[in-house]
Amino acid sequence: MGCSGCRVRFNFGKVLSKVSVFFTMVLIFTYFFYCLTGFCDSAPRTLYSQQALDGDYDILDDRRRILGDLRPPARLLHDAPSHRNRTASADAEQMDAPGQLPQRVSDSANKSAQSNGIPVSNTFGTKRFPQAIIIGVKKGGTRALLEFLRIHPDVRAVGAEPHFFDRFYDKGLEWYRNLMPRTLDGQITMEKTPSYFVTKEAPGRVCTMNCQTKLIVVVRDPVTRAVSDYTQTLSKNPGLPSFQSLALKNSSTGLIDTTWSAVRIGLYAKHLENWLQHFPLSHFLFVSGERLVSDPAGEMGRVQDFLGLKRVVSDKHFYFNQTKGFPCLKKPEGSSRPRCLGKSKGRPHPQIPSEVLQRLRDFYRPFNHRFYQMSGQDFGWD
Ligand SMILES: Nc1ncnc2c1ncn2[C@@H]1O[C@H](COP(=O)(O)OS(=O)(=O)O)[C@@H](OP(=O)(O)O)[C@H]1O
Repeated sequence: MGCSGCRVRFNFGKVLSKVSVFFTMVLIFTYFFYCLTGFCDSAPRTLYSQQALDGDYDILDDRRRILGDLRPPARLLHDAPSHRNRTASADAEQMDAPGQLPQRVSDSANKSAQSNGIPVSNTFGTKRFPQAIIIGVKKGGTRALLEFLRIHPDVRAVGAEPHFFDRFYDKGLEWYRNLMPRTLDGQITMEKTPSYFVTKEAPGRVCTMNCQTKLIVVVRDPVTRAVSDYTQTLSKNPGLPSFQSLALKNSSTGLIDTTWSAVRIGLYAKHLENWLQHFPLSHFLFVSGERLVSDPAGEMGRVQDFLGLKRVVSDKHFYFNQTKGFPCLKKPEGSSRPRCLGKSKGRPHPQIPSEVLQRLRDFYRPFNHRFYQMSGQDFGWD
């Protein structure tokens, strides 16, 4: 009796140790499974620099970037049209419904990351240097262009402006490459930082990275661009002096103050000259900021051709939103509402005296004509 009790206790001890070994194995296996599917490194990383992410993005930018990384490479999702997934997530990250606050990005990004029930990781693909960069111009329509391009399944882009070739060059190329989303073979990595176009050192630096980089410049009538630029500064600093007092050196002579950045940025010919020291004209595509508004699909056709992409983004993706006064993205499948750019894009401009605008128009005319000659395109601003 006593002996059989010993045996039972002994057997119980053996079973117990087997069970604990089994559970330990299950735990180890689960851990490795999670790591293999990428969850181990999908936890939010330390912000590399909040400063790096300014421009037309707010503090959510870095989260957007991280969540952007969580997006599945389009081709890995089974035969559902890949652009559908991308549209939904890109919209959710970048665009606001008209008149509404930016929507919470995390929900939609998570939703997109789990689309089709496939656990999605950020470990697919490779972080590559961008093969194409939207280098300018500030207030030209660069955000709209990037967001329209992100619908394309073969384009992956950093949401925020990295400002690597102007402000953060000393962080090194590896730092820059690390900001990029992962891409699969055949996908294009892109970024946009409009200040590159007017940065003296930027062309040489981009060429050091890769002299084959394709360069996209969204240009807009420099007079309207200057007013748009001023409107942005005014929105942040309501005490700003009037447009005319900044644009004119002296109101009686009507001389234009070219030291004011809102004026200087519009000297496209001058900035392009600097870029042409390092890149041939064939590496550039000049997108009309005006046509991007009046005919977004047409302009997107040119952009996709230039990038060697299939023409996926077409007129079926756009509708004109009367309230916003701009083209917006149609309701993507799987999403409940259409998307327009946020409130800081397409805002009303203050009234500027017509003689000041005329003075600026006269000032820009020769520079515009020179730019038309250099680019081989007449943008019709005069
Ligand atoms: N679809 C659509 N929706 C809203 N806004 C649009 C669109 N397409 C072009 N634009 C024009 O883009 C202007 C802002 O340009 P950027 O995005 O280059 O500005 S920034 O340099 O990144 O701050 C912005 O300038 P403002 O009108 O002065 O706000 C718009 O005119």
